[in-house]
Amino acid sequence: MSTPTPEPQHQPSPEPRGPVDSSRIPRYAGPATFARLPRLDEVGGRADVAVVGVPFDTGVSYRPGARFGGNAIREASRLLRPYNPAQDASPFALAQVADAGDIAANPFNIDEAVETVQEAADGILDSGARLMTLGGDHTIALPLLRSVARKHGPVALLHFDAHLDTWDTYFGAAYTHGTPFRRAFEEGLLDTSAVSHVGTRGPLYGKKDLDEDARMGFGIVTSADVMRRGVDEVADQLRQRIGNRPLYVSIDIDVLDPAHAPGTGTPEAGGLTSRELLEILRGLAGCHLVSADLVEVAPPYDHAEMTAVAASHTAYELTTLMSRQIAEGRGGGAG
Ligand SMILES: N=C(N)NCCCC(=O)O
Ligand SMILES: [Zn+2]
Ligand SMILES: [Zn+2]
Repeated sequence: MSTPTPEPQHQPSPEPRGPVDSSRIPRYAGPATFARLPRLDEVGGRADVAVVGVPFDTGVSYRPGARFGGNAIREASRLLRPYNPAQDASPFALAQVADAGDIAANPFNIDEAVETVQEAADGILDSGARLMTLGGDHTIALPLLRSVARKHGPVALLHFDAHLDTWDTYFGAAYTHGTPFRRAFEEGLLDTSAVSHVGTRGPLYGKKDLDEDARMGFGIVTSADVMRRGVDEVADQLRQRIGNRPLYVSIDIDVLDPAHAPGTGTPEAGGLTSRELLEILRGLAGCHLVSADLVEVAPPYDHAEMTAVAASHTAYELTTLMSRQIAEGRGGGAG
């Protein structure tokens, strides 16, 4: 009888495959993936963070075009570099981040598209990866939250947006870009002890919008609050409220002032600067960020890639937060 060969106890974890080296291959060459990272299939289908596009904008109430957002962010992200000094981390060395391509959602049937997005997100989360989704309009936050809550239970939510997106219906439709967080609340996907909007501003349909939103448990840090109180105080307060709950971050690029992000479908004056948004995100270090989306980038209204550049840096900060946390969980250093 032969002795079976013992299974190796500790598979050495392969070094993450990072971006294409822009000192050897010009950064404008070749097809665009997020930050010039490998595609998911190039790393054996396994990643710690999967960046996925959702080219879908059938849920918008005003200007369409966010279906082109993901690819515009990928194009603008060619200029990102591998070391993030603001977080003192090399996100793509700390963990495997890969571009998982696009989810092909039906543009003519919102209900079906919502199911498709959830199924695709379930598959990615079940593989052990966290999601960094590039939208697409804000409708997609609902299936993404369904998927995340299926894995983690009700999640804390930080929602950066000019808008509340807790309205009930538009033209009788329940799934739109103005309604995802009301549906998420109704479905019990949110840990209502830690749900906040940040950057809210602009006209509403009536005061009852705010009353209903408050009844769902949302806190609001308005755009003017950020200006008056400053980013450090705001980030500290948010971090304290979130604690160690699993956190989902949803960023509608229209949280930025149209001067910083004109390429979006429902712009509102008086928004955050890109500097403020990036700094608040950096202040969330240490939170258990399980997944995030970045939506509403509509390139047809953009100029000089301003919006897409702001979005690419926003996604970079979010993936850095995730990578740092993954590395810390494995006992790694700051990188
Ligand atoms: N989620 C975004 N971007 N916009 C929601 C605006 C809904 C409305 O037109 O009232
Ligand atoms: Zn919005
Ligand atoms: Zn929104």
